[in-house]
Amino acid sequence: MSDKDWTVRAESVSKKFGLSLRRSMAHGLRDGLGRLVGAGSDSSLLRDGEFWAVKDISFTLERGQSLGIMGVNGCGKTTLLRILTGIYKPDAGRVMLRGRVGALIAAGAGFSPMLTGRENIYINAALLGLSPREIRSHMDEIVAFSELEQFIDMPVKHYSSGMQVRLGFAVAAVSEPEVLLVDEVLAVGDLNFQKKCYDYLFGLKRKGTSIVLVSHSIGAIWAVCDRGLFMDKGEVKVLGEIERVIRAYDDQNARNAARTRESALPGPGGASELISGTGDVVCDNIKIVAKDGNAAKKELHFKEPFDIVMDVTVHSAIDDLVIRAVLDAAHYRNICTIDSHEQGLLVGRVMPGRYSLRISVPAQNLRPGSYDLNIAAITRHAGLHLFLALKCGNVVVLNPSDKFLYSDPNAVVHFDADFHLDQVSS
Ligand SMILES: Nc1ncnc2c1ncn2[C@@H]1O[C@H](COP(=O)(O)OP(=O)(O)OP(=O)(O)O)[C@@H](O)[C@H]1O
Repeated sequence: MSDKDWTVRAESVSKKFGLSLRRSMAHGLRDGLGRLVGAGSDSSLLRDGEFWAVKDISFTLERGQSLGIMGVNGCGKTTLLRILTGIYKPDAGRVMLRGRVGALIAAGAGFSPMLTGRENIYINAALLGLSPREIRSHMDEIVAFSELEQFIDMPVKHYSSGMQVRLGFAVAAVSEPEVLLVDEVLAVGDLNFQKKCYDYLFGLKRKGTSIVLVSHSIGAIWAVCDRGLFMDKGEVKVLGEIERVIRAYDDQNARNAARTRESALPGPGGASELISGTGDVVCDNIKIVAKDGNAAKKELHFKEPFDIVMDVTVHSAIDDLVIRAVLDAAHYRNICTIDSHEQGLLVGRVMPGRYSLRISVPAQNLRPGSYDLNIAAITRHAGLHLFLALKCGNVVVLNPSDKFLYSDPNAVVHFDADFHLDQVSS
């Protein structure tokens, strides 16, 4: 990239906040007094009760490139966007933007509630750098884009949040910015308007506008952006080509889901959420083991074989024992059953004693995500639960690098399939 091709540049940008208003006001007062006597404090250092909402973020965006910013709630996405828009001054580092900058950061942000939609269009378009003549020539287009013709001469304070987003997007889009900064706001609009906005974003992008999009919708980020920034606790976790960043974010989400499950499990060593049954059979030390034999590893590669191992104690003789392992996905229960009887292990009469059981799964087709394990011991004929342990294990299937580009997060099973595309007419 030649040095003149960039449109957005962030250099080691950091922003801190105070944990309490009282402390922040005390620091503010001290800073104000310090400045009066020419002794300002070093803003790049944290003081008592402060934390970094954004820490040491650097990136460069070329003309026509779009950056999707993703990360869990509170990781600093909005703060970073607000630094880029100039709403917040960074405590360290600097940002530089080239060209006309449009920003959509919150429904109604930048509008004067007492003024009408039309008057607000004038003000906002002027702030974007449009001349009065340009504003007049774009006015009908902006009003048409917003689809607010009936309401355009009504004070904005009577607009719904969706209507405010429509107005804001119409001004930002039609004025053809060279850099467009967009926060989650598009999600507020109805589905038709969202589609229209995304189509417009694609059009702007094709014309060379650089877009920075903050969103929890990975689908939206994937559709618009070619670069990604995955933030974690204010810092860069992964930065780069969008596919790689989305995969890393997806995997992190699956890990977080697994961790949330684990922390909800009482008892030692991730014991089950619920154990019940007659107690004639007890399964313990239940583990999912990857093929490399590492029981501590709770992650599997896509299609990686795995074993479920456990100790089984049989307290009284059982004629028709069936052991069953059932997997739950994040949003669906019982997505898969592995049953000793179905798999041909006809154990016959099992005498009291202690056993070691290994269930080997040579091929699995789980899509990337987090899966919980449930184990049951039942009698085949009466279906009596001798033992039942819910959520007694968990495994995360990682995103492979050559598949599962963000598609359907609800899907849990993958089928290999051949696709044949035959042209039947031109
Ligand atoms: N004006 C403020 N004063 C104090 N703390 C703030 C302020 N704005 C944000 N924060 C804190 O900074 C951190 C980052 O917030 P930010 O809104 O940037 O996160 P986010 O990633 O956009 O979150 P979300 O996905 O929930 O929108 C949070 O801990 C938040 O509480």
